[in-house]
Amino acid sequence: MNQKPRIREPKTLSWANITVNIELTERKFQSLFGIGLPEKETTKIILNKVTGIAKAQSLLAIIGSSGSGKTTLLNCLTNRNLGSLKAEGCILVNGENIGEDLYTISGYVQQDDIFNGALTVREHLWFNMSLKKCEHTIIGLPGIRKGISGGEKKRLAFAEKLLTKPPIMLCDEPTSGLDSSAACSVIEALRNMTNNGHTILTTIHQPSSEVFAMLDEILIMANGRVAFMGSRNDATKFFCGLNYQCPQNYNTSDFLMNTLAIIPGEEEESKAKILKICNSFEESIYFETIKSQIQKEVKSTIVIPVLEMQQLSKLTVHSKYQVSWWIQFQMCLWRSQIELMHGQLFHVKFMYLVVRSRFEIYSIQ
Ligand SMILES: Nc1ncnc2c1ncn2[C@@H]1O[C@H](COP(=O)(O)OP(=O)(O)OP(=O)(O)O)[C@@H](O)[C@H]1O
Repeated sequence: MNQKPRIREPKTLSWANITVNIELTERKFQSLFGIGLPEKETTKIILNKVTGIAKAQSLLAIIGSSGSGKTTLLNCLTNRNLGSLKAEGCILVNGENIGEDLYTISGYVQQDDIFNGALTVREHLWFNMSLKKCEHTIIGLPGIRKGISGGEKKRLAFAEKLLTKPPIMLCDEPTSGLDSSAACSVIEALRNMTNNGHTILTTIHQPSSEVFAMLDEILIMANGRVAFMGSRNDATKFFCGLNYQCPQNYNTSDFLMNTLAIIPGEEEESKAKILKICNSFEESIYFETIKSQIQKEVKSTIVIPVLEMQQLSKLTVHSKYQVSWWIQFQMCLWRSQIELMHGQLFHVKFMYLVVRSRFEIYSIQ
């Protein structure tokens, strides 16, 4: 971890008109058994023409209330976990549509990045490569075996992804479940990564005032649309211009989240308010700036809105591992052995194997 390899070619990630839908089937009528009744197909729009840019060697924080579409946006940008969602839009790296090659240049730390709780940190990382930090501590299993802390787990997830030195890193909710100081140290770590050439996109559900003060560029999502994108100071100016002035001594991010929240019982009014704010943003100078930044990146003379729509969900998913199946098999075998050795019931399992083997030998004789 002391070594800080620089990324040789920093990358700017930009996206335009990302739209995601899902077809839902609803029964028209309710019945006791629900059989043979006509069904109604409805389309739910999850992301609606989302456009933005994460500049090379910078940290972009995507904030928004629960269900606003943050994770879906990251999934689209990495073409992962889309399942039955229909996604379209345009994704560019340094102004070029690189399609499936995005896998090779990006790392995605997901919200529930899964660790094998029975391994030590060293073994876990050696599974990918090797690393030194807290190397002999067991990672742990929540409620079963105490291991490294939540903050350390999050940093380990980054460290694992960083081993392959991806120029673009996407992190989903890296600060969730952490106290304010641990959350700040995670954001500080992400900012440091930008100094080494990484371009970082991270979602943050509801940043504390300390975390919010550390963010330079923010993208605020609301009900599947972009409510604002730009600097923190410009966000305050934009919302003030719409008569949403944050009271003094109030956390700005809380104020913005409350302004854009869908309040239970007032769904229609809340959605109408969000619609107005998002439309105002699309007509603002801030959105013009974003569009011209993307346009500057584009290598051709084609203007963004007429760039060919890329059917994201049709891309084939490549194996994320860059080694042959034989190496993968050996590594999995090694991991299973270690798991067995570290497992709490190792002695029981071992005795069972010995007894069973002896029993089988006797029965053959
Ligand atoms: N596969 C799916 N099928 C149906 N609805 C979906 C699907 N994926 C996402 N959604 C809906 O899309 C909306 C956005 O979800 P998403 O997970 O992107 O929100 P989020 O902003 O990341 O929320 P959180 O902060 O709670 O993680 C939610 O209303 C969610 O229920």
